Amino acid sequence: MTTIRAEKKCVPGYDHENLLDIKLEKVQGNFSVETAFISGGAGVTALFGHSGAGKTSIINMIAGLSHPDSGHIVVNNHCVFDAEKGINIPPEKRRFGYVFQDGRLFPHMSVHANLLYGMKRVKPCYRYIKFDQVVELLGINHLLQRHPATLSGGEKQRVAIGRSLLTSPVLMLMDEPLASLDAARKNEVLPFISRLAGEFSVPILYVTHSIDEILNLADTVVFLSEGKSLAVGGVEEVTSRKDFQSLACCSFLTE
Ligand SMILES: Nc1ncnc2c1ncn2[C@@H]1O[C@H](COP(=O)(O)OP(=O)(O)OP(=O)(O)O)[C@@H](O)[C@H]1O
Repeated sequence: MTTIRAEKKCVPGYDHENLLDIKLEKVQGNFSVETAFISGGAGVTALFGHSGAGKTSIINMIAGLSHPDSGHIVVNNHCVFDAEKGINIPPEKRRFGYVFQDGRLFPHMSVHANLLYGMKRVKPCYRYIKFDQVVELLGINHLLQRHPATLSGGEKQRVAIGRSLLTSPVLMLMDEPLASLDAARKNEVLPFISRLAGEFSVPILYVTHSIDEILNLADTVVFLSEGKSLAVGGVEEVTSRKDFQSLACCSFLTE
């Protein structure tokens, strides 16, 4: 399997040559993941592919929620998984934030308590993101005393992003965080996501099958098909490929 490499882009404090060095092989039922890419990873790296291309399988392996058969996962020169070397850091020790499609807030806790939940579990020496900064960036100050059941879909996702960010992650993983929102709510949340990578310098690996989200958010695109990474590079470079365009055209029809 050949590893494909994206051009580098700088993030202060990070090794931008190899911010994300991913090689994964896994057979699950009739489906095989065989992907290998290296990305500077600064800003938002979008994992793009049609439904069933293997996006969630890949992000779950990176998060440590499922186990690759072989390969390695290296983030900012820190290896969290290497099958050959027997390295497999458990998910809670990888220091990756994960935002799911449906937010998964704790329903019995206020927004304030949800936000503090992850933060309290991080050693103070690792905390580089402050509560007030996150609340301001996401515009959720007026929601702090409310409970998730009283929030709109867009508000829930902003709180879910805040909760994840407050764990001061070295990488944010987002699996179609806008998929459950209508167009108006998507447009409400999108600008917050694009500000995250810039204001906190936290790299984001963002799963999507939406061309709009790629054009609005992505700095780098990893183009997947049938479990394989076909291309990695800047938005213009990848979206101008013929195979990407024929797939994106079909995605428009199914969105
Ligand atoms: N645990 C599993 N066992 C067997 N097959 C699986 C398992 N998990 C996923 N698959 C299969 O792997 C393929 C890729 O699934 P995956 O959810 O990673 O795709 P995806 O690109 O995220 O799709 P979507 O955009 O629809 O969420 C699918 O064919 C799915 O049925």
